[in-house]
Amino acid sequence: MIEVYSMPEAFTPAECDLIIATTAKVPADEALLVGRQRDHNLRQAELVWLDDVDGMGWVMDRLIALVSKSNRDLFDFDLREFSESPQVARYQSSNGGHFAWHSDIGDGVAAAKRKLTLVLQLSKPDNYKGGDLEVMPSAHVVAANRAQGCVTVFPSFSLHHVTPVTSGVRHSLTVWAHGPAFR
Ligand SMILES: O=C(O)CCC(=O)C(=O)O
Ligand SMILES: [Fe+2]
Repeated sequence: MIEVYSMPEAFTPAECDLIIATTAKVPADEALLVGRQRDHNLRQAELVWLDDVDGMGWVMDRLIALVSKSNRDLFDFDLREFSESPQVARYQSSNGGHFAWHSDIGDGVAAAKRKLTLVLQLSKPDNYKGGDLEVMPSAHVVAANRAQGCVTVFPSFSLHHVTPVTSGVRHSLTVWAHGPAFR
């Protein structure tokens, strides 16, 4: 059973570079975790919320279409809304960028309703070392395709992590689709 959905070339390299350049103009927040606490042992990254950035509406349109396609093709979850802004994350080797093993389903009002997680690889794979997104849908680990523009979609309850970036900088974009609790 395939539990991680991969769409290579979902965005072009030029589109990814444009998203990085446009979001880079906005001041970034340090990553706040579920519960709004900083824990650099768990995650070290800087975040920009796409809804705060002008001219990025086309990105959300594309993300919605990609989530819908993955849900039709594979998951068949009951999805109702996108309750949270997509976030662009910057993981830098210079400050130990990483994200330890976690599930995206949290205690917050929106985080509790997360059902699918979509991650878009914004950076060229040669621009950084480490920084691998790995998902554990069952007893084995699945490494996400690092290609720029590739989209990976998985159930938000699946454990996943981003290994430490050991050189360079990795950018990613994450968005969640929400719906009623699993039953
Ligand atoms: O940057 C990534 O590849 C994953 C980000 C992530 O797991 C999250 O935002 O919850
Ligand atoms: Fe996550």
